[in-house]
Amino acid sequence: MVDGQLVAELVEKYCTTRGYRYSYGTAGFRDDASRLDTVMFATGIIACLRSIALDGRPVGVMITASHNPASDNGVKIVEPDGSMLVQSWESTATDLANLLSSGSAEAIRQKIGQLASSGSGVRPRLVVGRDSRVSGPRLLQCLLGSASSLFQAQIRDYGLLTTPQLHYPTSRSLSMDRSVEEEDYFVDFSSAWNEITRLHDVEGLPCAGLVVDCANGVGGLKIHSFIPRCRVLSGTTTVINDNCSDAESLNRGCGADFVKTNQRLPTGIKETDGDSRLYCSFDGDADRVVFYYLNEDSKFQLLDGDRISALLAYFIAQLLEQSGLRSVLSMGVVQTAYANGSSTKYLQNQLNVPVTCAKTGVKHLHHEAVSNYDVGIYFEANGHGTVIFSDRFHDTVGSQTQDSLATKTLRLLPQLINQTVGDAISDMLAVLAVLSILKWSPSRWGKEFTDLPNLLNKVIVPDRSKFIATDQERRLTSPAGLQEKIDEAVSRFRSARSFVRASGTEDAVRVYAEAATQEEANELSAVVSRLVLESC
Ligand SMILES: CC(=O)N[C@H]1[C@@H](OP(=O)(O)O)O[C@H](CO)[C@@H](O)[C@@H]1O
Ligand SMILES: [Mg+2]
Repeated sequence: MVDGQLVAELVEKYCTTRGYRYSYGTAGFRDDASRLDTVMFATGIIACLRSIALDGRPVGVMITASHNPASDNGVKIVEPDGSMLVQSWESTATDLANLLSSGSAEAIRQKIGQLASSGSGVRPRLVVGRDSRVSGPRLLQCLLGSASSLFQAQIRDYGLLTTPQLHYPTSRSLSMDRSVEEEDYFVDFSSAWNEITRLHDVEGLPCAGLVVDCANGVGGLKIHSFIPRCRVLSGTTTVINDNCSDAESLNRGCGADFVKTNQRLPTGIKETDGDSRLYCSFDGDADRVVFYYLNEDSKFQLLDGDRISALLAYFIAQLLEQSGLRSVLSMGVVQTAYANGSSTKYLQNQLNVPVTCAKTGVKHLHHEAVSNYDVGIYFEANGHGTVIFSDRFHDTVGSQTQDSLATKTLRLLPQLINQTVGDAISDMLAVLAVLSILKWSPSRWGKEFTDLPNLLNKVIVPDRSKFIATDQERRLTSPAGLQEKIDEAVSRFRSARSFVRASGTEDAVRVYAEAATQEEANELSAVVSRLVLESC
């Protein structure tokens, strides 16, 4: 029985944002931090109910707004196996947040009573972490306001963590006979790195050094604890933009999103630095990474998520071939519509690897990868992704009698590459290991294919919910007639493709255009953006 008086008091205290509409979107709830207290209170309830529905297994809650500005924040719920909250619960989360926002005390009391009664007897368990945003501690209190006071949940607060670090204890808590510590994460991934590089006698990187841009986010804090444990890297790595105590500098002029969107170097690196180092940028919560280098003319060259997919597919296909398993185990790549057309062609035509297109948001890519392949490689173009190895992969590779270098390497890869979620640190290690083993310089990696020139534009419209997409978000069904006009525009450009979809994380419509030349891509983007505005 839920105490109506207590509910009323808690709602009064914690749900101060009223009359605002929330939506559990591509990456959970995300908004200006000042508007999130109600959502955090709702999330405490939903996370507890999810844990109760799963017999008290630990559910993760990560407080972050990733690459968004420092004044934003957000929250996402993680399943006990480390994957994202099951989609069927997203609408429950949205409905509850909006009910709390409505402020109607009796309806709230009834709803919470109804939801809470379903789990009588089971004590929920939560695993909580947050990025470096200043609003994090305050929002955590709103979460605890419902999780502790209403559900007496057992809560392990890990404090500052990267998003993938939060997924780690969430998914390991049950399989360990002791509590999972942050140290376990560091030990696991650094050991895998040390083992695979020793196996291949790697004594140096195939470039003059590594520079890691941490977006002034929580990754900056963690990388300093991590790199000293890694052979080869400890002497060759420079960390920049690692000041996560300067709240305002988070993602400002730096980080994976800035580098990918603006196609330029972050603050702290100058083109005149021109050298043969490899650079990479994490985003604010260190779950995505993009790489880049300066070519012989000191010009910026991006190696994004499509390139990471291509590199890993090339390498793993080679290992499967060498182990005689290429026809035994299935391997495929999952991309979104934002993948550069050249990368799709390269994978299909050069590497003979099947490619599937999924809707934007890693939860969709993850699902496709797990459902379709023994080795499912997925990356969004912006650098968010990982490689998932199936049980069949583990059984088959584990039972190989001949213990070749390729087979040993295949066994180590699932330890090096985070198996629950995209992870900037783990993905960085995977890329560095592959480049080192292949002895590929950054420019050699970049030569595998040439990107089609492209442009990603944002258009602000009065109501983005009018833009309804189908076919993995490559075509619009609404507003009526707009898709036909886009098709007509695309047909006027060479090697062109363009699509429009409403963003799930920002109040905007995104327009993607690619074509044979940058001028044509820019022009196509302008034409389609105009069509979008005209349709409103
Ligand atoms: C084009 C693009 O980069 N979209 C991003 C962005 O989603 P939107 O729904 O497009 O706003 O944020 C998501 C969450 O971080 C990320 O998964 C996705 O790739
Ligand atoms: Mg992120």
